[in-house]
Amino acid sequence: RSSKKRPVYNGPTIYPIVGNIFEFFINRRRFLEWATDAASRIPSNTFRIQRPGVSGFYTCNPANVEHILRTHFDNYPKGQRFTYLLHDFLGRGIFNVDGELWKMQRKAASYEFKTNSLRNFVVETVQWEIRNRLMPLLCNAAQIGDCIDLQNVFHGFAFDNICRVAFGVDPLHLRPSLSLAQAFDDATHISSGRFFYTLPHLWKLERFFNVGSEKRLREAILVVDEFVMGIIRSRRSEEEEGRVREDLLSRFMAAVMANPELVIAGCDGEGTMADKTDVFLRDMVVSFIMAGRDTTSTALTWFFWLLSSRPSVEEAIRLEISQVLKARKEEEEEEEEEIVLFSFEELKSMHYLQAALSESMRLCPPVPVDTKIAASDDVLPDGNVVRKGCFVSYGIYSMGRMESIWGSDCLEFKPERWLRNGEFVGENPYRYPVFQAGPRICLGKEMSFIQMKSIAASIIHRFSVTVKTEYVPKYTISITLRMKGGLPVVISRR
Ligand code: HEM
Repeated sequence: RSSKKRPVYNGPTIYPIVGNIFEFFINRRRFLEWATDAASRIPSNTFRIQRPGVSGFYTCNPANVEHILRTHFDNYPKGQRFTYLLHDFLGRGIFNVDGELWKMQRKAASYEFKTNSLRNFVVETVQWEIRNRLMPLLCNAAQIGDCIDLQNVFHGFAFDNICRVAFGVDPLHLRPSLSLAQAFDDATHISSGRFFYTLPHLWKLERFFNVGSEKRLREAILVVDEFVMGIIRSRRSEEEEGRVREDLLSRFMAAVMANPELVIAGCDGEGTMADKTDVFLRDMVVSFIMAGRDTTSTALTWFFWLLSSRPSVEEAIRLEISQVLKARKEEEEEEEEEIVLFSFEELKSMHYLQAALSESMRLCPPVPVDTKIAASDDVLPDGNVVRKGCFVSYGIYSMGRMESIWGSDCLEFKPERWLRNGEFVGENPYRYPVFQAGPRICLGKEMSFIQMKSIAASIIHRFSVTVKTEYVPKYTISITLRMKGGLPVVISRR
């Protein structure tokens, strides 16, 4: 048949009333592959998704992404549907609000995130965690020789680390530590699972009757609230005694004291101003824990899996680390330490490692899809007409695999594509929106690279990580791209 007669593919077929619900349902467990395949077959890299009550676009087109994230930012908030689904858990924290309330929190948090004192505090916290938790755990695993789940290790590390950064406390030293980590896990996954119901409102019935996953969600939120509110209360008494801390909670407390209008806008329930302040602080801090917890651990898990099939990349990272250590020795004549920790400047100089991590997140981004809602009718740069209330999702995972963006070798893991004369060169964030882009770009990008580079460099320098050769990981559909069943590895000392 002549190619002229072949029908043009415009994405999954949309039927009256049901839309493409059947295709969506059949592919719900492999949503990312399905969406990537559909988008890559359309010249605009954008297709329509329609289910009863929900309609919108899935796009992998950088011009569309820039349109919604920057040039028409005000027309594409997260929207009520998103914020409503996560409200029970995140309240009105920065991650879950739009408009003025978001702007105020963003301003206060951005200021704190730019300070050198916070950066130093983060570096110290990560170093403490590596020395006292990660290295002993991995040394022990290497001695015993058993298989361990590396995702679980990173997950625990990230949770402890973000709790120390957020509250200055070590959750392992607190009695309810295990149930707290589990509660955060349940609250995150059950809340985000609300997005993936084939019948979008079914979860409300479960919530109404307090059964199934919604019952577990309620219990999990109670555990989180009890923990966070307890810390806020004890922090108040500390402050009265004049003790000053460096963590996020103290910084946010100071910001809220200086700007009471933040609380007035952020908490409209009953209660005294002090109660409202506590609830608002709880929401702010929980948003940060949620944003900073799963993301870095997920990124590191996929990174080590990709690395396991690329000995040449691992060797290049080792070479870079040994150069950094050599420069250190020349300067300070330091003796070889059992546990090697890296300063901020040293981490900054590791261009190849930065490239390898960025490349790994291109193929396996910690946040695979992000969604905005159109506040009014609009036309996307590729000509698609968006009606008020429709969603526009941009596929971060799919964009990393688009030939139109990365060329014919888009499926290959090649850190070199990020290097020019040995120096790391970042990509346009609308072609690589792994940390989002525009006014709402991730606030923890620098913090996450400090954490990921420190951990990766410390492990690669000291250990060999072996993944079973035949292991083909799958992902779970959630806000983050978690590896289903974890990453089983054997650790050995080098
Ligand atoms: C590899 C690690 C990370 C990745 C890939 C990442 C990615 C993202 C993405 C895609 C968003 C946008 C989400 C949305 O609006 O729906 C975001 C927002 C955010 N991230 Fe990260 N993140 C990472 C680590 C962190 C860390 C360590 C923190 C700090 C604790 C953090 C704090 C935030 C905050 C506060 C926001 C909300 C910003 C706003 O709405 O103005 N992130 N991040």
